[in-house]
Amino acid sequence: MSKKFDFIAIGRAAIDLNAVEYNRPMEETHTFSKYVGGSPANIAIGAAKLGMKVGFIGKLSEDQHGHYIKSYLEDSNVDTGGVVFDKDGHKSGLAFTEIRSPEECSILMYRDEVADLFLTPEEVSEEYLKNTEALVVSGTALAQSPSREAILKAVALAKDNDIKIIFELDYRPYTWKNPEEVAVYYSLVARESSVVIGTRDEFDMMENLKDGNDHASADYLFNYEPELVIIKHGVKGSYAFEKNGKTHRGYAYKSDVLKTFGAGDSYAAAFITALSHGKPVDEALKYGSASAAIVVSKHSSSDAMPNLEEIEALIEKQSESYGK
Ligand SMILES: Nc1ncnc2c1ncn2[C@@H]1O[C@H](COP(=O)(O)OP(=O)(O)O)[C@@H](O)[C@H]1O
Ligand SMILES: O=C(O)C[C@@H](O)[C@H](O)C(=O)COP(=O)(O)O
Repeated sequence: MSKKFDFIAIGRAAIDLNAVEYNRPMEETHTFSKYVGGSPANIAIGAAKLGMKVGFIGKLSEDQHGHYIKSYLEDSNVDTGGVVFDKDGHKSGLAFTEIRSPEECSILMYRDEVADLFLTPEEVSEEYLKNTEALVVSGTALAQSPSREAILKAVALAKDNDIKIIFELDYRPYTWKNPEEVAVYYSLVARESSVVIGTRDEFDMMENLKDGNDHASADYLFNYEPELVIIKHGVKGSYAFEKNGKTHRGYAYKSDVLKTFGAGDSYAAAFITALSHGKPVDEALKYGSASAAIVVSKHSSSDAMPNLEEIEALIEKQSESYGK
């Protein structure tokens, strides 16, 4: 019998405040639009829009922002059975985005003492996790205790219950103390995961080196649990390495780019969905890339997530020029 959820995502759900005025620095931006944000929340919302059955585990502020995030997740068909509210006054994170040009974007994070990093191990329920085929772990949730321990508990429960772990490295510098800690905790979880997804820079953080090699990173992880390693290179595309030795290249689709953020989350949402629908890895890379190409042309990361028809139409439309 199939389980209630295709995957449960664990980590932060927060607020994005995206610059309404483009092509200017933050100092000259006066208006921002509010969206739900946070990489694992974006991935959950994107996959739910593609028809996946998705749940969420995370901690929100007990205030208007937290209530807004919870209802937006619910309206997006993401189950919030694993969501709790912070009783100690910690606030949900804010991410202000700056769009200087389509290529030059940055994010200013307000994440001091942020509610999502106060998720405790007691708040991760085995009963809830047992309902899922897979667990999507966001690396940022390993940055601080008690969230770190909550994630390690979820990972251990996933192992006990035969739940596949998909690790999205999702490195955000703001909340980490030093690179050594990143390398320790990223390696620990990556070794236990079936699928590891990240940018080249994020794999370098995990390996605590500079300018690492994709093949070497994948081969190292294949000594442990991983069966599939995805390494992303921005507009240059991405590579998928399978434990059986196969390598696939994913290419970016042409897009009328508005901003760069949101690419990774939309890519992960569609890639995971395609794999879960039984598509071969090279096809799944197309779904991920097409989804990202759509989201970078739009204003938000969560609200802008495409549906299956939009993704498939783009793949079809650019089939001749793909990879050229
Ligand atoms: N400017 C762009 N135009 C079209 N697709 C893009 C663009 N930037 C990224 N992508 C797609 O999104 C994927 C993930 O982007 P990347 O920047 O590597 O990840 P992240 O957003 O996590 O840093 C890429 O592999 C590519 O397919
Ligand atoms: O992850 C966050 O906390 C911020 C996101 O909500 C924001 O939309 C973003 O940066 C997404 O970018 P991506 O990780 O490159 O997809």
